[in-house]
Amino acid sequence: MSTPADAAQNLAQTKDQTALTSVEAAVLASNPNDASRGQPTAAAPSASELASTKITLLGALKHFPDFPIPGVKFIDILPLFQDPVIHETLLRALELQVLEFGEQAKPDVIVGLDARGFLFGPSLALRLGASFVPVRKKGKMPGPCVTAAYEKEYGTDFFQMQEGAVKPGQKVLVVDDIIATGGSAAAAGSLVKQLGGELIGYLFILEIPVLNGRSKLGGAQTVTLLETNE
Ligand SMILES: O=P(O)(O)OC[C@H]1O[C@H](OP(=O)(O)OP(=O)(O)O)[C@H](O)[C@@H]1O
Ligand SMILES: Nc1ncnc2[nH]cnc12
Repeated sequence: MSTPADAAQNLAQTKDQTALTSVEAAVLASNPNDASRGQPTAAAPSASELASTKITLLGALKHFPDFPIPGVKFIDILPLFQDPVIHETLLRALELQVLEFGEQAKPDVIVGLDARGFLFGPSLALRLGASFVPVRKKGKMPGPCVTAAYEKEYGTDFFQMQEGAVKPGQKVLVVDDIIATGGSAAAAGSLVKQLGGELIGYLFILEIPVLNGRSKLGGAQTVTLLETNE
């Protein structure tokens, strides 16, 4: 089976590198095999490559009006994972965002939100040499849990984390696919704090700025790769 690393190697071997697209260049600038903790794995793509990469990622998103309820403009991020080159590019871009936080804010733990935060949280944690810990919807995990109620763009729910999953004083970065109204992320942040974790911030693939979700995050460092109000 062909892996993203194979895809990058094949590109390097078969293409004249001056003719690479920006997405391909971003993939070649990454080194999927190097999971050494916090070390930039290769030269970062230039600002213009990153801008072009973001346009590519935005272009892969799909839009569904009135899903799951009337009035919601649903943005589907799943296509980002269908193409291994785009998937690799996404992970590298997220990794670079975290490395930009600097040494003092290097996360010990990546906390990913049920369910779409599970699509990339573990891969990102592995690249950063960090643990991965899930926040799950209520009733899914065994043993003692801490619980927080929250409201999101299209409903209300309860999130849980297992006691002891984050150790007191560990630096925690909360990651998810989308910040809309910010209710889900804020609840996850409150659970991290209940467990004694040091919340260093939030990282999202996509922000919907018109819904002003950041206002619920108490001024914590919040980084989003892409944004759209469409
Ligand atoms: O900023 P908010 O308004 O809180 O909305 C954002 C949340 O909504 C979506 O999850 P959803 O609860 O639909 O669950 P899923 O990942 O299981 O589809 C999305 O993946 C975020 O977690
Ligand atoms: N508009 C939206 N599209 C996709 N996921 C979401 N989660 C909350 N709001 C969303």
